[in-house]
Amino acid sequence: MNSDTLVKEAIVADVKKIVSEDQVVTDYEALYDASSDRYRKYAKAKRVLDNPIPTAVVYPKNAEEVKELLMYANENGINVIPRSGKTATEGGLENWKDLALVIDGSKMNKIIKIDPYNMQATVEAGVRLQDLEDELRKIGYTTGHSPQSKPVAQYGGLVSTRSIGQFSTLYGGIEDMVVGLECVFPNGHISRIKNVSRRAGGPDIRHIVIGNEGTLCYITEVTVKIFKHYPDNNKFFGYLVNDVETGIKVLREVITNGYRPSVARTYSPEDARQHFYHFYEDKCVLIFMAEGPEGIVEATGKGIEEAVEKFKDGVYKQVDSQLIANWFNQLNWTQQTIDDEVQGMIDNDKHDGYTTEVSADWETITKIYNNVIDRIRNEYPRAKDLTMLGGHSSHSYINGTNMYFVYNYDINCEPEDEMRIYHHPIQAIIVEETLKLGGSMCHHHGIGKYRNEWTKQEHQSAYYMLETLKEAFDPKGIMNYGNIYPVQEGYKYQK
Ligand SMILES: Cc1cc2nc3c(=O)[nH]c(=O)nc-3n(C[C@H](O)[C@H](O)[C@H](O)COP(=O)(O)OP(=O)(O)OC[C@H]3O[C@@H](n4cnc5c(N)ncnc54)[C@H](O)[C@@H]3O)c2cc1C
Repeated sequence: MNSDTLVKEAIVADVKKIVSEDQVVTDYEALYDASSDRYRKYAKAKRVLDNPIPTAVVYPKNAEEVKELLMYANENGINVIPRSGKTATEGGLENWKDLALVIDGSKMNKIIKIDPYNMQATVEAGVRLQDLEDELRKIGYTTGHSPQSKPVAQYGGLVSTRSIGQFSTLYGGIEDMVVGLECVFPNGHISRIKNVSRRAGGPDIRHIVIGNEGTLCYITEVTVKIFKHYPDNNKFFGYLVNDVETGIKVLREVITNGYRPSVARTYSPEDARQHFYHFYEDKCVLIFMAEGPEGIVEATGKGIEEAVEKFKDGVYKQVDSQLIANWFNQLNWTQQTIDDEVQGMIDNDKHDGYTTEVSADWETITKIYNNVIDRIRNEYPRAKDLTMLGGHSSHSYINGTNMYFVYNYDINCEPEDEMRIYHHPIQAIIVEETLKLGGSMCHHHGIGKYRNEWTKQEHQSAYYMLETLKEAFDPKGIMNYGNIYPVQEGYKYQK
């Protein structure tokens, strides 16, 4: 038995003294699964991952156990990867250290309190979003949060990645929903941020935790706002438009006039083909959903129609709203969908697909879109292998919107080379063009481990603040090594 194995066995024995034996998993399949996330899904499915597997996956049952585990890891310099629903897309769960504990919060899954009078709900961080949503729907309320991963993602991950849902134009992103929370730092300190409607008690410390991607602290409890739900009033609108620019102009008109449809999206024709092949007619697709009390829905609908009328020269035609309603009903991914995709890759696929989501102001977003598409088509050496290249804007704000680039390709190389030959160069073009024009390289998936090479460019002089947070809260650097913050050791996996 070599010394590495002895060290790992000693760690597992120690951890079993902190929690009970049945809370510690060390079988090879579980560790292989825990060594990465959906970022390198093809290499993972083909079993050619080259990064270390973690030492153990641990399932704490409460904040006290999380505290003991973090203190142990901190004292012994062991990497900690916080884990929730495992839907991370940017390498946030990938392990780059020989000694690592994956701390999985999914056994902390109690809905602690639903408080309709004060319009908030408190959950342990391992509660699945779908489970809280189902409970709220029974009493006429909603979380307002609906990422496509809703059936699987849990609150720890949702908060930690600054996730956003399909109805964000009305309800906001997770950062607009979190009222208070509890989190544990590597030195064992437990902080509780209290639940108040607003305060001016110094900087908003929730934002140190929201989006930390497991690099500063472990989230154990979350309180979120809840909303009254009026599903019977929902109205859908769909149009075919001539180009992305017109679609974005209509979105801008609706939002800047003060309307808040819950859904406001424009798809490029290539992306529209994936979603609306039965009616898109080679055009861009523009969709809206209005929800809320009847009067608001009616006014929002009128606002949408007025905006469409203003840009009618670029609008090809309106489509049956039922087509849009039907599409929404099958949009979310379940665990089964995720598993089926992986199985497809194991069985036969030599094909993969990715997304890179960026944001910018209204003026810039179309320029970014055009520059990116142009560069990928003309500069990328494997452009002939692309089976799809396009994008959509799906989250809009008073001062701008996002662009969700989508690209699929045939894999004509060994599985271990896929990311270097295909995904990385395409993602690099998207990030470069976005940063060059002043946008943000990551609208909602987080930085993870595969966009950290651009973190300093993303934040520029404000990187000082990000770096100082890491030094203050995680001085020994045990929290999710390689996430957000660039590290030399990561380069071999990235390029
Ligand atoms: C099919 C699919 C659709 C998606 N759609 C969307 C979408 O519409 N909108 C969107 O925003 N995202 C989307 N995502 C991305 C992903 O679902 C989100 O990032 C989600 O918030 C991750 O939650 P999770 O519970 O799965 O977290 P995990 O994947 O387990 O972890 C994500 C990150 O959070 C950290 N983390 C996890 N738990 C904790 C904790 N308790 N404390 C501290 N850090 C923690 C992890 O270390 C990791 O870096 C999608 C992903 C998939 C696979």
